[in-house]
Amino acid sequence: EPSWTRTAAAEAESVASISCSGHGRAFLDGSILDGEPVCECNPCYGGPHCSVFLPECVADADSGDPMFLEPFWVKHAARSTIVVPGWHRMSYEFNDGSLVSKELDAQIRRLHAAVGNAVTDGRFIVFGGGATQLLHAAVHALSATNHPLSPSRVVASTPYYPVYREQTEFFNSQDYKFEGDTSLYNNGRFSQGNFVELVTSPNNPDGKLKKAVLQGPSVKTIHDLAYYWPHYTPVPAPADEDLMIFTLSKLTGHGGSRFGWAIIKDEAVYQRMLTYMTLSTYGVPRETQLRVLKLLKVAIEIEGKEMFNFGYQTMSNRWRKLSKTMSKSKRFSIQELEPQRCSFSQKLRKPTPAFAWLKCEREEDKDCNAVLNSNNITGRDGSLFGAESRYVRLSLVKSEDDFDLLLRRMGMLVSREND
Ligand SMILES: C=C(NCc1c(COP(=O)(O)O)cnc(C)c1O)C(=O)O
Repeated sequence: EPSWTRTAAAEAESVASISCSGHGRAFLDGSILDGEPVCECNPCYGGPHCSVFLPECVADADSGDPMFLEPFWVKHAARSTIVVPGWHRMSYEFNDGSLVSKELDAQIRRLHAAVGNAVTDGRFIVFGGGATQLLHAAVHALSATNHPLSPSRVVASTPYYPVYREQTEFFNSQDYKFEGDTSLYNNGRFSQGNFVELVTSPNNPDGKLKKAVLQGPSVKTIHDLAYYWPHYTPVPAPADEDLMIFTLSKLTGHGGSRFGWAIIKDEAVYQRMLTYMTLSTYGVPRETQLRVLKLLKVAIEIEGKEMFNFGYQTMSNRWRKLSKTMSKSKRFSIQELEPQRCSFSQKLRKPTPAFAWLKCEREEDKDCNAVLNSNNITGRDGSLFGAESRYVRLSLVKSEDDFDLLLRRMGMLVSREND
């Protein structure tokens, strides 16, 4: 019988059949040339089919754009593809008047139970447009009840994810102010006033598992657990904090889907975050929630939880290769992280973090990114993280092409150290 999805399926298969030489991809919404969507090439590849390597191209290790998981989704195309009818959930609300899919809420709880990386029983869950939106929703929610003369002092331990400072300063509210590094406050001095401490574990940029530094009745914490997955770290135990934020970006690699979730203990904080979501975007798009449900089913229902094995194997291989290259260097060093018992894999595992936190050891190399730029590499300057420019963050989560080029260029730089 006539099937109304046949055209959609044919369009998806047709664009997927455009090869781009394995160094790019064509998309249904890509620009059209000669009636076909064009190949969008990985950095440093060009030509109509991405078959031409551009030798002088910069190895860009700046962004934590998690493309390393794309091959997994290409392999599982049949299980991870959805068809979105033109009439799919047009209403502003679900039948119960809410803005969240109850099925997706349940699937997220099943995900954390399967991985064992977070407690969700008795907790509330809010969806957001990425962890980025939820971070601000959380700072707002934890500061909304402050006395006007006692704004929240938002702090994080150096080195910290730059968006914490940039976002808090951008929204510029009388309820909170970004006050920098926790070390300024954790020995009792200036410890009066309300504090909101942002704790990132594993940390961006250095991959360390971290705990809150400040204690006390006027301290509230936001645990940003974007990287608390087996791809990047051993999972010693389920996180059990007052407010935990996760993102699809670092779990499945879908940074472009703009989906994150917060797990919240306190109902009043949950209600304030819900109000934030209602008044800022009126929830997360329904198409996104449908797609995320599909992706999270694949994440834990494929035998052996293959996505996590793919993620860990990829990051572990990249760390093995990078560590081998850097072990020959006296000019550069990268962070050393201790193995820990992982409750997910039931093994002792070394961390395989999303980023290398590279240090230029020579006294004169105060601008480490400039040293890398001299060999056509660029990372993210350490000063953006509240650290010195002697440090550079190198992204290890981009495509295989990106990582291969970064490794090759770092190898050349290290081999020339004694020239
Ligand atoms: C993409 C990068 N960071 C994403 C990120 C985010 C943002 O995740 P989104 O859900 O993609 O908005 C939140 N928290 C931490 C600690 C992060 O590292 C980056 O650092 O390059």
